[in-house]
Amino acid sequence: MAISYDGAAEYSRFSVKLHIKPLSTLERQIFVITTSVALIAIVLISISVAAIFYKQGIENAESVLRNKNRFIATQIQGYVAPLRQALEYSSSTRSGLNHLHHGEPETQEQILQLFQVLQNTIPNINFIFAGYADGSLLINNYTPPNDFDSTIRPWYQAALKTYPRISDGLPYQEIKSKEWMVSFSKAFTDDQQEVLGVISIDASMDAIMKALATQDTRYPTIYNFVLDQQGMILIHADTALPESVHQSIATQLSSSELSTDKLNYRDGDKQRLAHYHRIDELGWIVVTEVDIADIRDPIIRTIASSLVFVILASLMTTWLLSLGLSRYLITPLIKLHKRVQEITEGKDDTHYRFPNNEIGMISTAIEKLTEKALVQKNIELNEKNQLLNTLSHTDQLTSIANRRRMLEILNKEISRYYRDQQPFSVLMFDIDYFKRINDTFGHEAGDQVLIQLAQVVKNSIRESDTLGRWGGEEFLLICPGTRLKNAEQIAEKIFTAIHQHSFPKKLQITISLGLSEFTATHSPETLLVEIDQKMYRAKQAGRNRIQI
Ligand SMILES: Nc1nc2c(ncn2[C@@H]2O[C@H](COP(=O)(O)OP(=O)(O)OP(=O)(O)O)[C@@H](O)[C@H]2O)c(=O)[nH]1
Repeated sequence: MAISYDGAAEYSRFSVKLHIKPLSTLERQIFVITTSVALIAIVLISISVAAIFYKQGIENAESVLRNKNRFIATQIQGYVAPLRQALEYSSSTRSGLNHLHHGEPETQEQILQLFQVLQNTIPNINFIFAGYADGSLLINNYTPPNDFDSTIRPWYQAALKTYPRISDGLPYQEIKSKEWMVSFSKAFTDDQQEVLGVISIDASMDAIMKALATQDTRYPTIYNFVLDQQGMILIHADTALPESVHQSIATQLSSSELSTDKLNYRDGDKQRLAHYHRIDELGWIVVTEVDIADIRDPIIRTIASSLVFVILASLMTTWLLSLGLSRYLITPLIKLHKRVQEITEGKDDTHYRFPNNEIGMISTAIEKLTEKALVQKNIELNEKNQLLNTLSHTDQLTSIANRRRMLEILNKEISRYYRDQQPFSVLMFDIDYFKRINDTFGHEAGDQVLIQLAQVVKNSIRESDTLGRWGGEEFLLICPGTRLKNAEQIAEKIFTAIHQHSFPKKLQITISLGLSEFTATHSPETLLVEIDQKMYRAKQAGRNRIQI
């Protein structure tokens, strides 16, 4: 992205230009593959993570609920255990009390003393008292009214109902102090199993209320309460519980014999999860319930944040993967493509560094291969050019220089003449009666004569001299650094060589030759015309001769 400041127009105006590099085909394909893989991975991971989190979250919440419920039940049991022991003890013969004689002052004193001791030992006891079948009441620091009748009191009735067990814990509110109390009572009999009376203990429910009121920071809707065997709410913290709660719990509890279990029920528009623990000796059922939304919402929040993290991590991975692949795979390939293009276009100025991996190795190999192929092509081209050059300057039949080449050499020698003042001479000769040879022995034989004559002449001249075929049976010889006199000698040498050579069909070959030394008065054309005329004169003069 490039940000440019358009200061000339307005100080406050900025123009932002986005330069997004178009993706290459390979980059697009890799991006599509990695993104698809990432998306599939995200979906699969999301489902798994969500399932694991949800299961674990529900299990955790259930375990919290179960432990809390058990803890409260244990606290209640621990609280009432000494009270119950005190009841058992004081109503049994182990106490040494003889309740048959409860009317006698001495026995009354013994009973009240024991009550006092128990009250002192167990501070939770608010009141401990005994009621007798005759309606009398024995209690410390209290004088009952004259018309008081123990046998009609609820605690007395409750004990009779559950005899020989201790009565179920009976909560009630103290009229004066408004304090919540719980009452336990136990009936005792004489030897004939006749009920003699009931001992009852009243204790403050403060500790139980406190245990029930414990909250949990993780699950704010956790609520504890105590039900009786019929599913009626006995004790709960100060908030009112709707009737529907115990109705639905009661239905489920009556169908379960388990001492502890979980419950699921609806409370209006809310779904609740609960754990219960039966305390049989008290006839109580401790219930700990929670609003399921209280469990589900944090789990869903955790799942959502985990998913956001997973999605971000996956997209980050995809991005990094694309970046890595781009750097080590695509970019070298794009560079290689560019490099090969450059090489084939003949540009060789850019050099790329390829990565140190298989792609890099392939890239280097391809680059070398392309270069090698190009070098090879250049060599072949040079060879062909050379061949073309040779062919364009060579006479095909005799393999000596052709007319074009001879003209080039002539011009070169003329230049050298003017530049270095180097003399040179030119000789032109023509085979005598060559037509006859063709006519008599055929064209093939004529060709052989031309080939052999070219060789014979070539062998008798210097390396620096150039022999060329001027056309038909005419030859031209250019001799650099040669004055006319020397040229004459060369001509004679040629004559001797031709004369000595045995041509096919025992042919006696002769030539007519004209020669000149180049002078400043000559042009290439006038020189050639001059020699041609000399050669013509030699022919005219009877052939087989040199015309100077
Ligand atoms: N075999 C062969 N014959 C050629 C070639 N080029 C030209 N000729 C022949 O050379 C002959 C030249 O004939 P003329 O120009 O009449 O000359 P001449 O027969 O040599 O007679 P003078 O030059 O007057 O002695 C012609 O018959 C051409 O066809 C060639 O490459 N091969």
